[in-house]
Amino acid sequence: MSTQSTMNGDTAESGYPHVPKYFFPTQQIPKLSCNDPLADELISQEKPVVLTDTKLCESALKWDLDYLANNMGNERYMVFVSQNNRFKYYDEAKMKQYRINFNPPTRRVDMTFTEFVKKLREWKPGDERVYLQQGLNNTFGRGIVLDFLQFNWQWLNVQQKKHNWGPLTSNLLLVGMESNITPVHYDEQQNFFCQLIGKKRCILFAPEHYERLYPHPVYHPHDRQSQVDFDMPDLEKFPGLDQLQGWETVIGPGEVLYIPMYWWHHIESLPNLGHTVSVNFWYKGGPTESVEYPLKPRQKLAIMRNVEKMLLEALKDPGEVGPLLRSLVLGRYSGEDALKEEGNL
Ligand SMILES: O=C(O)CCC(=O)C(=O)O
Ligand SMILES: [Fe+2]
Repeated sequence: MSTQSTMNGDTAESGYPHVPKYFFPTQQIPKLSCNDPLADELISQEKPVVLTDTKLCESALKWDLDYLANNMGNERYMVFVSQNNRFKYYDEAKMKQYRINFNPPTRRVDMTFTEFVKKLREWKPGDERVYLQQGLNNTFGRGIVLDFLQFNWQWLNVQQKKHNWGPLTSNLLLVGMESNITPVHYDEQQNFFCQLIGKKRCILFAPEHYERLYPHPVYHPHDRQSQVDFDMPDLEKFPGLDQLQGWETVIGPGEVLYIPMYWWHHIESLPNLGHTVSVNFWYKGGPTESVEYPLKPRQKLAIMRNVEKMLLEALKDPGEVGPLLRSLVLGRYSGEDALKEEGNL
């Protein structure tokens, strides 16, 4: 699965063999000690940074497949099954809520960890791929719970206070096969993304790139996911892709990537390096800061989401949202000179 660099050319080299090349340029995300004042500054400014020495999940660096199989317990966990190496998230509730034509790109199959490991170990080209994505909870075995209690909560609590974040909402455990890809999307939470086993390449885009990544409408099961396929970018349909610029890094065991709220991210387990295990820490954003103008791109993004949601609530039918927005804008706000003519700009 290789892709050509089709635009702009200078895609940053990841330095790893067989890693797909995409069509946009990237810069490296800085890797810093958590004691470096610059790291704090970046987090305060909601910019991504890789922290190399937080010791956040030291007790979980031993969470390989055998350890997890022996310690997770016998519950069934959420596993996504895909015909290819892409695992594009979809919201099951939105799928039921609006009866729109939607073919889920993956299937969710709940299985025991032992069943999952068997599928992963016996996988051969042509087979369906699997990706376990399960929130940590108290049904997990005692060994896992004890490791969890030893996470560096002190450091986390200091961060949460310092950056004025809301509460921790969940920890997602991700166990994936090499080459699995989570396509580009954004989340509405702050994320300390902690790598435990194997390596992941993470490509991020600032919220300023909202329009250039063409998110699905908010009512759609793929809400918060980009419509753009990085392997086959359609420049005619999505002309803004031309201006896309990203940040990237490869993280390994013990490293923590801060993924700021509303930052787009694409995450791939590196090819040929075995399976990966990660755990994230999702925090609610802080209370709305005093509003200063001009608004930040991520504040505008939140406004756009709200307008879309309100329209849908009022109209009830997702099919009516687009036409209403078009008649609101076309010939009124669509011409570049619409406001200039009135002498307002
Ligand atoms: O690691 C992955 O595949 C996806 C993780 C992710 O999107 C997240 O933690 O928000
Ligand atoms: Fe995410």
